[in-house]
Amino acid sequence: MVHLELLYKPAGASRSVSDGRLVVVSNRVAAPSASGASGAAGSGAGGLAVALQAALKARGGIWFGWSGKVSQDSNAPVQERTHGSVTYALSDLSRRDLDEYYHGFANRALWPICHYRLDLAKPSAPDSAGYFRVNEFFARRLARMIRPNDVIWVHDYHFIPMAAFLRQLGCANRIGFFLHIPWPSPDVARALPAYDRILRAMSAYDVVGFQTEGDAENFRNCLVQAKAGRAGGDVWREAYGRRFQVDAFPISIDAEAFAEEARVAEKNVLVKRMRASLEGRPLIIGVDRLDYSKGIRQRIEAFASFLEQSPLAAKSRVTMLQVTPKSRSEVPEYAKIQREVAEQVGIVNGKLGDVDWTPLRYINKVMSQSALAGLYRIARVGLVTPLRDGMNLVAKEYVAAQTPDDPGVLVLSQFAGAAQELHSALIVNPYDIEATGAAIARASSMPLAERKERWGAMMDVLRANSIDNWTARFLQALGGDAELADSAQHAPPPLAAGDIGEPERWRGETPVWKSVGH
Ligand SMILES: O=P(O)(O)OC[C@H]1O[C@H](O[C@H]2O[C@H](CO)[C@@H](O)[C@H](O)[C@H]2O)[C@H](O)[C@@H](O)[C@@H]1O
Ligand SMILES: O=c1ccn([C@@H]2O[C@H](COP(=O)(O)OP(=O)(O)O)[C@@H](O)[C@H]2O)c(=O)[nH]1
Repeated sequence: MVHLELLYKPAGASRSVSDGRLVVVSNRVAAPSASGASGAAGSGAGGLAVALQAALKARGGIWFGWSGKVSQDSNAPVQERTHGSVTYALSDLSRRDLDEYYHGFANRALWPICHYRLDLAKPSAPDSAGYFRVNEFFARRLARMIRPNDVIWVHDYHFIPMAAFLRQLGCANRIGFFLHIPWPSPDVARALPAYDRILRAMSAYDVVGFQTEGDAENFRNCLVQAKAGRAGGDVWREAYGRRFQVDAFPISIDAEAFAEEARVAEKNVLVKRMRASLEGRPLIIGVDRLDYSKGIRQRIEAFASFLEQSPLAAKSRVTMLQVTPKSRSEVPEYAKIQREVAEQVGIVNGKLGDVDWTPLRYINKVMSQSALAGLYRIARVGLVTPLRDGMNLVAKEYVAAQTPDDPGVLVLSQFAGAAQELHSALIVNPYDIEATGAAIARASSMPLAERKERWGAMMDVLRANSIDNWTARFLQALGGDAELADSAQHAPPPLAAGDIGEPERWRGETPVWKSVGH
């Protein structure tokens, strides 16, 4: 295999890695529709999409990933669409690939284990094989598109082995990885199928980013326990023959823009309808994908406990709105939680409701960010009580959407990444139903001065770490000029055959780079 660096060593020592294009890789891609309208392939476009679009536009680049579609022909060419300086490059997946890679390994092994739900993990050999196969498939397609100075930023658990496969193809570019979900402690992480391959694969990046310092430290400890890594400073690690950075980069939102969205949304028709239907009753809001990690069942129990325990609740006929779009419905554990929550909502409303009062309004529709912003703003309490969550942007959005003169109160799980930053929320243990119910009661009757103080402190945090900061910090770590001088040293020889599995096919293969003639 020809080492890329030999072919593409920057001509001048002063040439910056940051001159290159940005290549973003993620399973979901917020690609504009053919007509040019902004959107996302199969998911709601939130602040993350906006931030990545902005970074891509600023330096030009590619957003690469799954099209959101299943196709009979898994060899259909990459669908490329260019808007200004950004090219969206999407690939369909076959039904089998999608089932093994996304529904299977990603969402029945990686997701539950990283969210500490070993009881829900369903590892399977075909799913593991499918996961690595699909990563290899995407890597080979991506390799044809990248140029030597490009900086590659891979997102999330779907694509952990991407850099390792790219390295095997001779790619010496700077490649960063950001994990949006938690990384568990070594005792739990060891339950991951293909654990050793996963650790090796993560070591093929130049920067490995996590949501919180706790996640980053867990990962560093995994390397130590696997006798794979040694510290080379606070954030530097050496493992499997490579030197790379392991750090926390807490994701955020554009709080000012979201606050403006919420102000404007007071006129949103849906928000007006909601407000009118409340007839002056206080509103509590929860917004989550229908996922067992979000603690929706425990939250509903806590709300019921609040209604039963608090004289204020019964008197004021508080209403809780739970906005819960269905998610990953083809995965059996998700189908189960969907049935369970629907049943639970019926039981609570049947028991506690009245002819003119439905305590819990439960909606499976996807709502626009604008409507959500308006709904957050009119809610006295925001309930964000996941059992485990990488960050939870809803917590941050709820805070940003509040009216400064009369803000609502955030009740936040200690197990959300956001709790590491939003200390002025009412922090709860979501497993403790009564305590969470009591926190809802406290939030509902909190005096204005305390609400303002808590809200102000949280807004300061959000202003200090905006989504643009997050993008800039990660990209600086990945390709900042300060790193440039020794970037060649960071570009290691490709991992040895066997490190990532099924290496035979790579041996002696003409590097894809040569054939595209950059
Ligand atoms: O793509 P889906 O399978 O439909 O799932 C939606 C996304 O869920 C996860 O979100 C995570 O990222 C958020 C932003 O960093 C974070 O706040 C949250 O805690 C995480 O759960 C998943 O990680 C994404 O890849 C999915 O697209
Ligand atoms: O009907 C909905 C429900 C949620 N969201 C958005 O989806 C994101 C959820 O992100 P979060 O980090 O809270 O959790 P995730 O679903 O990524 O695990 C937030 O930006 C929400 O505003 C949305 O646009 N419409």
